[in-house]
Amino acid sequence: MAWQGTLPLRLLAADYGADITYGEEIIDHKFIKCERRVNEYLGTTDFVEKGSESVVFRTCPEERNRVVFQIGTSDAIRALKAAQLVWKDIAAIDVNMGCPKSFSISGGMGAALLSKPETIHDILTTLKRNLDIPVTCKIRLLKTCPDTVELAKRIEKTGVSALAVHGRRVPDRPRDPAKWNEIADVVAALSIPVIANGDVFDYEDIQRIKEATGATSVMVARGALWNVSVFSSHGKLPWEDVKREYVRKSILWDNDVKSTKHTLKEMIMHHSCLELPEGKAVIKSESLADISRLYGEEEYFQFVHKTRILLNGNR
Ligand SMILES: Cc1cc2nc3c(=O)[nH]c(=O)nc-3n(C[C@H](O)[C@H](O)[C@H](O)COP(=O)(O)O)c2cc1C
Repeated sequence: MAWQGTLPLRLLAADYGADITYGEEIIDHKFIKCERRVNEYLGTTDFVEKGSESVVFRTCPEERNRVVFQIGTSDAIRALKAAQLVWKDIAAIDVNMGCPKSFSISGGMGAALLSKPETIHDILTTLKRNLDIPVTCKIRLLKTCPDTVELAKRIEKTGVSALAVHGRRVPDRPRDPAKWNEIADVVAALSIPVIANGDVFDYEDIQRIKEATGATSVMVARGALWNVSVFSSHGKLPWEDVKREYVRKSILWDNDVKSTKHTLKEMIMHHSCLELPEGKAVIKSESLADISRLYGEEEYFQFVHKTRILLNGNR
């Protein structure tokens, strides 16, 4: 998820039981301007925008076998160029064909691809031919169910390893119920694994959507953002506890403070209110040091920094 699907939330999701985690969608134009750097200080592999020092994608060996790098693209060659930078550090690459946002559509990316089967074919076969890792893609429902099934079959023929289906159409709002029955039609028509997505908010919903659709795998988005312990078979933990764990992981992996703030804001908006003092303080925070003070984690913040200096020398 954009802004939120960075390393701390992915690792936390895995701690709670997620088998596979997706990075936020990264646009190929941006990614091809990055260089790969091994960050020995943190124990991560960073993809850093040349000239700006901004970390566009951070991963670590711990998630190497389960992280899916999601790309936004409208062009096979550019997508391949971007994928070639990162494929050795990830488990799979996914092409986002479901994003309805105007920046995606106007760039011919995301849901704009749904009406361009030739471009889809070009992108997926190019990635598939040239990479030694699984290639997948994520779509939304088309106007009619037969249209969705036809497109899904064309996608299957490109040789992708799995297809994620978000059970909403492009104009649908997040509050509109996801159409699990239309995902079921795609599952019935394909032989490759279909990943069902939409309206999974509790651990029990995972089984419900599997039974309703016949899908082998399930993708959770907002449910994970609001309480990432949704993946735990023991039931959800209190969100305040999960939030604290998330803050600690953000500190540990030196997450971009903007990403940490976005994620905390989403949690607070869902469980509480941004207008209350906590929400206002998160909005005002400018650094992870501010966030650690806000959540009473200064000692942990200091400990992490001192330990890094001890292990790596004072850089
Ligand atoms: C804040 C936010 C960011 C998202 N970013 C992405 C993204 O980067 N890539 C993507 O494929 N979908 C993205 N989505 C869509 C979700 O992956 C998912 O398809 C949608 O929210 C439906 O699933 P849900 O009902 O479990 O939330 C995002 C959704 C939200 C709420």
